[in-house]
Parts: sequence; structure tokens; C-alpha cells
Amino acid sequence: MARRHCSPRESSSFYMQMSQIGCEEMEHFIREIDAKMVPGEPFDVKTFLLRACANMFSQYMCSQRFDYDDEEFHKIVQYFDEIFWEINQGHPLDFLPWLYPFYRRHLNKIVHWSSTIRSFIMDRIISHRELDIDVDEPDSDFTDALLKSLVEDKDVSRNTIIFMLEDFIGGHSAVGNLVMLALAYIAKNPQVGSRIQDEVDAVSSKGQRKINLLDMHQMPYTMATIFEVLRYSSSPIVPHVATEDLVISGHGVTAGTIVFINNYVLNRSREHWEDSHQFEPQRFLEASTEGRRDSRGSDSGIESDQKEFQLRKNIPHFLPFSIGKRTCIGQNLVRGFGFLLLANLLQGYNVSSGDPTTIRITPASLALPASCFPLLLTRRA
Ligand code: HEM
Repeated sequence: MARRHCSPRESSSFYMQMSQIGCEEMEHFIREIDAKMVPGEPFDVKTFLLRACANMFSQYMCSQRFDYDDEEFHKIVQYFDEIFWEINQGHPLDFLPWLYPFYRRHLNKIVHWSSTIRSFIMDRIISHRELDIDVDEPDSDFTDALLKSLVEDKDVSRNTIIFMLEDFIGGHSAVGNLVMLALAYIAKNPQVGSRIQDEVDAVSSKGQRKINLLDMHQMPYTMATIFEVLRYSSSPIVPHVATEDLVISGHGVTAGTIVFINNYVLNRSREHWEDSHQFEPQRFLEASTEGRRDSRGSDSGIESDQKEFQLRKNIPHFLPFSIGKRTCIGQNLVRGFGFLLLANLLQGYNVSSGDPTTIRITPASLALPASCFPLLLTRRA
């Protein structure tokens, strides 16, 4: 059920719904930052970006958006982000559970954040939806499907669906941090931002309309930038457990052994990537096999350099979302909402930093601290 709702396929109505939700939220978001930002002054982009992203997820999964002035909403977005930062720190306790007594205060803090989030989901999302369940109607969204399973399946408890909603809505923190990282790399490498803006202007007649998900295929450099952030920053290790005796790359592995995919080594290896320590989105592009399209392919009639290129797909050593049965359920949401946020922000603004030395990024981590560097957003003419 989670895969059906949270991995929308391109041909599905869920995908178009996601596109519409993303575009509408970008209108709210841009109005909000125009109102809150002082032109020429560094701005706390991350806080506002996370709220926009949380609204995209809550509308997509729960058909509900929250006002940008809603203080309870601010608090839970912040708590989700604090939790995301903590789970990305790789504390010794994650591997050595007997260290628990030394982490009691730290864990109490996390328990407080998650119980506040759970009460919010219960009071502001689930309680009034429970009254409207009609098991004979098609699912209106993920929450509807979860609530129906509560009625239909005796093994599903109320706690299960609250935990699931908490986990899946919480996915917005990963996307918000990913886009914030992309903006940080753009502030450090202005030519990356200019190339994304070339694509944006070419498909949207220089900003006559918002960028939607149908534009994604015509904007390979924008997607390549998202992939390059994932290569640079995605979680270093993915743990699995062997369920049977087997051989992996010539090594005997017995059932029950913990096996890690080491994304850090894969993503930084000189064997697989040229100049692996450079941030270079172009590495995810290859010559287009469809031949060079002419300017009739764009709304504006503007020819863009990127049309000579297409996104490289199925790179065997690039596994940001892992492979196999347990591959990431949220990857289409990451690509889709990540693309809409990045492309539409760059349609409206140039991104820079008053002082690039303030931009501190931890390698191999998608998480930025809850309170991180500000950026300069300048309205494009
Ligand atoms: C940049 C963002 C993200 C990255 C890099 C990422 C990456 C991953 C990775 C590497 C796994 C492990 C797969 C395995 O065990 O082999 C995973 C699992 C998972 N992810 Fe994500 N993820 C992201 C965002 C999301 C979002 C937004 C959601 C939900 C909306 C999500 C939901 C899940 C779930 C439910 C699983 C467990 C799947 C299972 O065990 O069947 N992820 N993700």
C-alpha cells in the first residue's frame, strides 16, 4: 500500500496530483519568502524551504496544508528536522545498545520531539478524517488507505498508522535538506545555477509559467544537479542482513550476517568517477540519443545547450536509494518534489552567499544542522 501511494509512477494520476500540489505550494512559498525576506540581506532559506516541503508531503499524503503562520506547524517541522539531523549523526549508541544509560538525556529529547509530532498528527490530521471513512470508495490519499486498513485488517492498530504517517510525512525533511544542499552548492558554484536557469527559461518562456513534473525530461541538467548532491551527500552505509548462506563478490556470507552497502566508497571512488571529489553535475549527462531537438520543443522557442544531453540512467555503481526488494519507497517523491522546489526557486531567484566560507557541509551526510547558514536570494529581472 505504501509503495502504491508513495512511489507514484509517471503514468499515474498520483504523479499528476503530485505535480499540481508541488506547483501550487511553490506559489504560496514564493509569496511567503517575498514577504519575509529583506532584499540584499542573508535569509534563513532552510526554515522556509522545509515548511514548503512539509506542506507538499502533507497535501499529497493527507490532503491537508498548513498555514505559514501556524506556530504548531512550525514546531513540528523543526522537530522533524532535528530528528533527521540526529539520525544522520551515527552515534555509537546506534551500534552499541549497552551505551543506553549514557544517552538517556539525549534520548529523552528525541522522545519529546516525536511525541509532540505524534499528537499533532493525531489532533490535526487523523481525528477528523476517521469520521469520513468509506471502504467502498477508491482511496482518496495515503491517509484514507491507512484508515481503511484499520477498519478492514484486524492486525493493524491505530498506533501502526500513526507511526507510518509520522515516518512518511517525515520524509519531507530529507527532501528539504537535499534541496538546501543543492542551493548551497549553487551558491559556491554560480555556473551550476545559471545552467539550471537556462533550462528553466527555455521550457517556461522565461518564467511565463511554473515548472511542473512534465518538464523534467527537458531539464536533464537540473536533475543531474540533484543526482550530484545525492552522490556527494547520501548516507554512507545501508545495512542489510543475509537471510541465507550465499557468496557475495567471492566472499562466503552465512545467514544472519550483517552486510553493509558502503555508498561513501562507491560515491567517492576514483575507479568509478572522474575527479570524484569535485561537485560536477555534468557527470550525470551523456550525449542525447534522440538527436538535437530544435527550439519548437520549448514553450519559448529559446534553444538551450542542455538539449544535446540526456540524463545517464542505470549507473551500476550509483545506488543512492539502494537496490533490491527494500529499495527506498520515497524515491519518486524525492525526485519529483526535489525537482519542483529547485527549478521553481531558481526560476524566481538568483542564489548566492554574502560569505561562502560560512557554508559548511559535512561530507557523506544529507542532513544539515537545524540552524544552518543563510543564503542571499535575489529576485531575477
Ligand atoms: C534524499 C532522500 C532519501 C534517500 C537518499 C533515501 C535513501 C534510502 C535508502 C538508501 C534506503 C535503504 C534501502 C535498503 O535497505 O536497501 C531507504 C529505505 C526507505 N526509504 Fe528512503 N530515502 C530518501 C527519502 C525517503 C522519503 C522521502 C521517504 C518517504 C516518503 C522514504 C521512505 C523509505 C522507506 C519506507 C524505506 C524502507 C523500505 C523498505 O524497507 O521496504 N525515503 N531510503
